[in-house]
Amino acid sequence: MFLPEGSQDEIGTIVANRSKVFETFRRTAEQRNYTEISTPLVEYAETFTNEKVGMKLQNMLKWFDARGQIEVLRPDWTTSIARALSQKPFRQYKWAYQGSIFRQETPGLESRQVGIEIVDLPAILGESECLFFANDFFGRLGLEAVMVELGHAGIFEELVARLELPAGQVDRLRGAMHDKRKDEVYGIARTGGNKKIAEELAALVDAYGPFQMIETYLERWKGEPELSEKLKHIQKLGETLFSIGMEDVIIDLGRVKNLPYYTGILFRGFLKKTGTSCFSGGRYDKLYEQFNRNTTAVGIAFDADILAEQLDRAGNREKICIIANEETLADAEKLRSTYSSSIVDIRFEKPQKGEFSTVLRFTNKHGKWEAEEI
Ligand SMILES: N[C@@H](Cc1c[nH]c[nH+]1)C(=O)O
Repeated sequence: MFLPEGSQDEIGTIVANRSKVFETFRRTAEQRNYTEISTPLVEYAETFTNEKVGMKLQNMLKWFDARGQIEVLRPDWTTSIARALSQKPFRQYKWAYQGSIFRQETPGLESRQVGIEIVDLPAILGESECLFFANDFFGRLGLEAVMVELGHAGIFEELVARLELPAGQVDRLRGAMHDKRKDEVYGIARTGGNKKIAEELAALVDAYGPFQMIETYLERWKGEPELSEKLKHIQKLGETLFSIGMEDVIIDLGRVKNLPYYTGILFRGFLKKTGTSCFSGGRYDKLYEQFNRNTTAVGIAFDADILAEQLDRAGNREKICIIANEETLADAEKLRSTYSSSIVDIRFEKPQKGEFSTVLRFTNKHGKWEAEEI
């Protein structure tokens, strides 16, 4: 009644766990030499809808400002950071951010991300860093069961460019590929005038799974330097991950870009238990061209809401209640400081059963107040 559909208040554990995700993220970023960046929540729609970015206005939360310009609630961090970094010359390469994004298709409209963007570093260094960061961050959060999926936006785009398809059909084909609807992929691709490429695209629908599958495709695309080069790139990155003990790596060679700006490697993370996606990112070297900057750029955004849901209840620590009165309030506060790693609450009344693991009460013994467990 008082909130728009989808918006919600939250209390307790979920809020605490999200703060833990934010804090852990900041610590990870700081120790890996990132600089924090924040951009405004309200931006011009044009920043996201222009030709180089290509995001769809219909998916944004928007309104007109007094001069008739369309403003939006930030739908994407990567693009607004590119805008911000292009306005001044910076010497830093590694940027970290945390906060909300708003997309019409997101349930509740708002979702919270923590993420990194790496600008101007050699490709394999930036890409490995994104995934090393993920590994480090998950380790600190105590989340180990995460599967990394590698793909490459250029594989699908390279094959599609060899067909003669109008832009609208390419979008439809990308959608069918994304949903792994093989017959539809073949059907649309077949109208592009090249049966072999249509078959190749249809086969890509099934080209996901164990990392070793890359060998099969290297063999299959032996005479295709553009495609082989992309496979070798995925292979190199995967092997770097294996070398630091990240073993849960799979590939999806039929993966298509989920945001229009991706140009190269794509990564996603899935929780092994539920299959839920918990991070997404990739290379987007062309995004900075709109600001006349020729650079390399890669990044990754973690879904802070999903990660927060995975953490243990914040109340796993010992909970102590000290029952005091007006006279013993100061003593109770001093006593609290001796339990620095527990959750300690002071009450005047006895708490409900089960609320605390330990309850202490001050009693007056021969004129002296002493705390005793009850
Ligand atoms: N901005 C992307 C993630 C990303 C960060 N850097 C590159 N990609 C997203 O919201 O999915």
